Amino acid sequence: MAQTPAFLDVRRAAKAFGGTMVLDGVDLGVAPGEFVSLLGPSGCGKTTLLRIVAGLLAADSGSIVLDGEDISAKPPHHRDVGVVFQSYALFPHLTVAENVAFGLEARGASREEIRATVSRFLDLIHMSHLSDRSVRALSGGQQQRVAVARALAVKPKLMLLDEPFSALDRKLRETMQIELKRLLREVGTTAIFVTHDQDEALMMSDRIAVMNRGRIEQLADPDTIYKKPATPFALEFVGLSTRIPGTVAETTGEGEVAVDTAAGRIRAPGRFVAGSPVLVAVRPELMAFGENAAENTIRARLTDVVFQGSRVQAHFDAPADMPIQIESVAGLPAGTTPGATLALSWRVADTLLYPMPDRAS
Ligand SMILES: Nc1ncnc2c1ncn2[C@@H]1O[C@H](COP(=O)(O)OP(=O)(O)OP(=O)(O)O)[C@@H](O)[C@H]1O
Repeated sequence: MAQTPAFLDVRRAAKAFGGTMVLDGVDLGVAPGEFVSLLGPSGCGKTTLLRIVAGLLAADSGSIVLDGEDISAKPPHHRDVGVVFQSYALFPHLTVAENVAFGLEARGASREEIRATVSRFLDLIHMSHLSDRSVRALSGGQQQRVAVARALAVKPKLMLLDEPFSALDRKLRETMQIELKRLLREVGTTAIFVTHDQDEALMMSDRIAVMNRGRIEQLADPDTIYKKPATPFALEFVGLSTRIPGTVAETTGEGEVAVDTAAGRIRAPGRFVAGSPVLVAVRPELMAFGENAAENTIRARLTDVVFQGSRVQAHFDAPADMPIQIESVAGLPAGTTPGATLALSWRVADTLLYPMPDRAS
């Protein structure tokens, strides 16, 4: 199958620290102008991969090609890559404008070019009125805006951002996420963004690489990551789900099997031989109250209805220790109180099915 060559092409990147494998031969292709997030739990190797691409860490093996050029052996300052970390790392003795101008001056840009570029970027980050202020006198959000502008001002081919907003409070963080996305689009920069926050990854990314133990388990657009997680790990790490262990009983149709579980028989799309241990899963918002004989129905005991502002969750206790959380209680029969046993149904087509993972998930 013919494939467009990637703008950034990481091939078989591997790294071990003291004999412990941290990156296990990772492949990652990023298209020009694309925003790709590396999403995964602490210690899965996100920062290590980013540092290898930046040239701040040498891989044990593998190669990195950027815009057709193998940069694997180049030092960081010759890679044409901008980096923004969680800690702002601005020059504290310089003003906002001087910080943004720094990289341009180091590259010997003309005075006019520096003036025009700094002015454009301060405008883009809505900080023109603060250009002469010392960066020490800025808030955390403002400092991070300056850090992003400083990195972008030299027009890097690639921007690498490592949890740039994790020190900011939730509201500011959300504003910054939207601003960064807009800024990168306006400048047309390709970016890799490290986060352990699934919401951040879902809202910002063109594609998300879900990482686990030094590997990319799934690389796909946010919709696919959420609706069709490729592995039980990706399922569990992104979004809520009810997961029910079972054993395949029989094939019930073309590409469909019936699974025996502690909650009864559940049908799911998939191809498994009878007797296979599997994990059945469903997203909470795809479940509805009431029976549906043509689809999947289970019964569970309502334990709690939890108000969460914009949404309400219904919690269930089901057989065999299967916590069920339903995002919306629309359709909950009036007067239902915790303790009641209710029928819950969802479409066979919405059922996710995986081979039972080795480790209990
Ligand atoms: N210089 C180092 N020496 C030894 N071990 C290291 C070094 N750098 C990272 N590690 C280990 O490698 C593993 C992966 O680290 P890495 O920073 O890439 O994870 P991460 O996914 O970015 O996690 P976090 O979200 O916590 O930053 C961790 O177990 C970490 O302790």
